[in-house]
Amino acid sequence: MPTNEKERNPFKIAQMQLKAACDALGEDESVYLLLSEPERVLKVSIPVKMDDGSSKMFTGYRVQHNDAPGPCKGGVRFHPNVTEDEVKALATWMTFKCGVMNLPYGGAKGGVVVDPNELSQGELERLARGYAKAITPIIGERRDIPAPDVNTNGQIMVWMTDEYSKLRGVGQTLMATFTGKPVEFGGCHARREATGYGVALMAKEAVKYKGLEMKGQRSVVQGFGNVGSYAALYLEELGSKVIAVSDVNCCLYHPDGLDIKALMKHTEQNKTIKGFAGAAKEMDREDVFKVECDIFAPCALENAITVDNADDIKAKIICEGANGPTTPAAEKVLLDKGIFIVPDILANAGGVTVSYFEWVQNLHSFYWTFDEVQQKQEAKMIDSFNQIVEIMEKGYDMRTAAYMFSIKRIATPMRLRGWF
Ligand SMILES: NC(=O)C1=CN([C@@H]2O[C@H](COP(=O)(O)OP(=O)(O)OC[C@H]3O[C@@H](n4cnc5c(N)ncnc54)[C@H](OP(=O)(O)O)[C@@H]3O)[C@@H](O)[C@H]2O)C=CC1
Ligand SMILES: O=C(O)CCC(=O)C(=O)O
Repeated sequence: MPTNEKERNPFKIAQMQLKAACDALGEDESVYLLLSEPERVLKVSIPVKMDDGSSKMFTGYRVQHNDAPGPCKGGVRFHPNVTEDEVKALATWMTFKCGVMNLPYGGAKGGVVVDPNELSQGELERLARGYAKAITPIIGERRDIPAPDVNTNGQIMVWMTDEYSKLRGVGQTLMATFTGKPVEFGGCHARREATGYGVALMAKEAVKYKGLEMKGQRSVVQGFGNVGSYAALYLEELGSKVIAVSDVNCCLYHPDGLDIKALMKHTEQNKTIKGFAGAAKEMDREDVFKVECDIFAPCALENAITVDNADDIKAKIICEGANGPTTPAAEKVLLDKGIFIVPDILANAGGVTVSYFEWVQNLHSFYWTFDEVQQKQEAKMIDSFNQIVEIMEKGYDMRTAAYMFSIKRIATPMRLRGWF
């Protein structure tokens, strides 16, 4: 099947996924109409003073997709390939992700077109503060709560909180406006681990659903950033062998399983998995799709699995840590091969779920332990998994089932508010 541009535009893909679920539900046409476009798209220009004395202008976005269930929620991405359509797609997926987890939020997402590797620490801080300032008019603990995503982290959330508090706090620190902060600064235990932990948990539930056990399963993880590294760590902890992982530079393979803790240490020091002494083979990064395995977890970016490589994947289960890693045409190939796909809006929902816990704790200034957080995350994710599987068993693929489950939670407040 040929690939085409439409299939790879993430926003068009998000609209297609929504349409399929609305049709399956027989929903009022207004529901699709209201959910197929974001409520608000803010485009900003951010001036940054560079270390050499020159000035540069960066483009950023904050997209608020829907706020019917509650304030908007979603991360901020710093990446050179950020586009308006990408941020619109990511914001749309956030609405349905929050619905899947029954969180009192709608969806949002932000992005800045930048390669942060090209900035000094000072330039990065000024960019983060400039972005926070630019989106200040539309965010807030009861309006829209940003968080980390690709190439952003706890430190960046602290700078943004500090900047926002200066502009809006009048002498107070407004802790609940950004989540994903370090534990030492209003953050929540287990948030850093949360998305990857959730990916591993969902893989384990899928394994169980297939009547198998985690022990002995062979996992492969594409991407070794926040999500991929913790997904690999917990896949290992839950009993599987992680036989391959990749990043932008290469793919590492070991048939007996890689030592993920050691690999995380290596990556912290070297900023890449390349050169890790504990691998049996270092291969091209695209080889990650060809490694025979039981669980494949794409944890990098959108459109990783396309019709060009879908046939190479020989896994029983795909658990989507990244947002939008599978194109619709590739998904058809995978489903035809009988692969069980845990969709992104469920598989990677651990991050926003623990962000919600952080927000709740910030609003009450009362903090939970690491174990308390993980137990609450696990209970919520397993509950959603089971409810979505029930819908799937009525004859739908799991992604459509997850959307069907979620749409009801968003359509009801829209209906009650009289939006249609
Ligand atoms: N952070 C979070 O809490 C959440 C993130 N997500 C999604 O998970 C995905 C990853 O996010 P996150 O881990 O935070 O981002 P990070 O920036 O921490 O990590 C991204 C990783 O992907 C790697 N990568 C990029 N392109 C490729 C490629 N072509 N092949 C292999 N590896 C690649 C990067 O490699 P390198 O470092 O070498 O550049 C890096 O290891 C994104 O889709 C994000 O939207 C979803 C839910 C929550
Ligand atoms: O933690 C959050 O609020 C959002 C995380 C996120 O951006 C995502 O789930 O894609």
